[in-house]
Amino acid sequence: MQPKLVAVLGAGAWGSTLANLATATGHTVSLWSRHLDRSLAETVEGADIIVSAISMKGVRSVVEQIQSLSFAPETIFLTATKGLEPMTTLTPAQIWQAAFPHHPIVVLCGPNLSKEVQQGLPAATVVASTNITAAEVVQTVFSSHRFRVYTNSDPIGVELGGTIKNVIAIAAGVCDGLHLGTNAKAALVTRGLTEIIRIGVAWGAKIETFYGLSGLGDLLATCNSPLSRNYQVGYQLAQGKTLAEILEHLEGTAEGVNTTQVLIAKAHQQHISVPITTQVYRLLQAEITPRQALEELMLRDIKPEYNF
Ligand SMILES: NC(=O)C1=CN([C@@H]2O[C@H](COP(=O)(O)OP(=O)(O)OC[C@H]3O[C@@H](n4cnc5c(N)ncnc54)[C@H](OP(=O)(O)O)[C@@H]3O)[C@@H](O)[C@H]2O)C=CC1
Ligand SMILES: O=C(CO)COP(=O)(O)O
Repeated sequence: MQPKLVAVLGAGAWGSTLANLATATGHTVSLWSRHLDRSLAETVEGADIIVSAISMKGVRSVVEQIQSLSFAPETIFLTATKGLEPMTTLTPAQIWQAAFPHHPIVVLCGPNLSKEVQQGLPAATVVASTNITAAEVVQTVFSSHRFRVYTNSDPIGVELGGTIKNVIAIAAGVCDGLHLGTNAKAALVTRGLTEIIRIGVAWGAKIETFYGLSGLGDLLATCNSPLSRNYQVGYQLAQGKTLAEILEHLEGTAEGVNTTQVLIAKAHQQHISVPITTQVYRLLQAEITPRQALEELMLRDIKPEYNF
């Protein structure tokens, strides 16, 4: 493949890492953040792939800033944000697709703790799109001996897997912070996956996507690593800190905090049962203590294992 021109928007932990990955495979990369000198228009000019690694709170404003620019029809938009927009409950890919309806939109999600990827440790991810040719271009650009990229044709499933797992990662942090043991953690993560599947399928995703890298894979990574900011939020809540104290010192973005709120609103509207998310929500609102959240989960009505 000819070297591609890749514009990466967002120079945070993940944007910088993705920029390094594409540079390492021989592509020309321009990185943008609102603190750098280069303008957004200059950064994206002539780009073959525009990568968004902006945290959820900034996606809409960045989309609006570049919507007035013109791009070659084959320009690919790649979104790596894991979040949901509060007002609309849209996913980042849905926001990009609505703004650029004639361009291929590709989603990148997987078990990718940026610090490990930055260190050159091996990792795998998924790039998903309804335009499989575009997904294959992205796959080629980012694949290397240390970063294995799979394609997938279920972008909503891949995006929701990476997004909703952040809520379960908060719960997993609480579980470890309370020293509840390995059995409890296994139960939480497994029931968390059931909850992700229940929501994801209701929102149009394919069930099997959640057993892949962006569902189960990302759950395993973030529910077991202190490198995960979402896990850190839960862990520190269990130690008695307030959410405000935790966020003040947290390095980077914990998207699960906002995602929990959006999920609760939408799940209630659609009558989807989300017991773990409900307890995470009440904990984040400081309505209950971590121990009370645990009690609530353990004392729910008994039921069959599979009730998607
Ligand atoms: N870190 C990781 O391990 C991974 C993260 N992700 C996802 O990637 C996304 C970014 O995460 P991460 O890089 O870690 O987060 P960071 O907090 O490190 O970076 C966030 C980036 O978004 C930018 N941003 C936020 N608001 C705006 C705005 N209004 N306008 C322009 N830019 C804005 C920030 O710019 P500024 O610096 O100017 O504030 C920064 O570049 C999240 O959705 C996360 O879930 C996905 C996989 C792995
Ligand atoms: O999504 C991630 C790894 O795949 C990063 O997790 P955190 O946002 O919780 O740090």
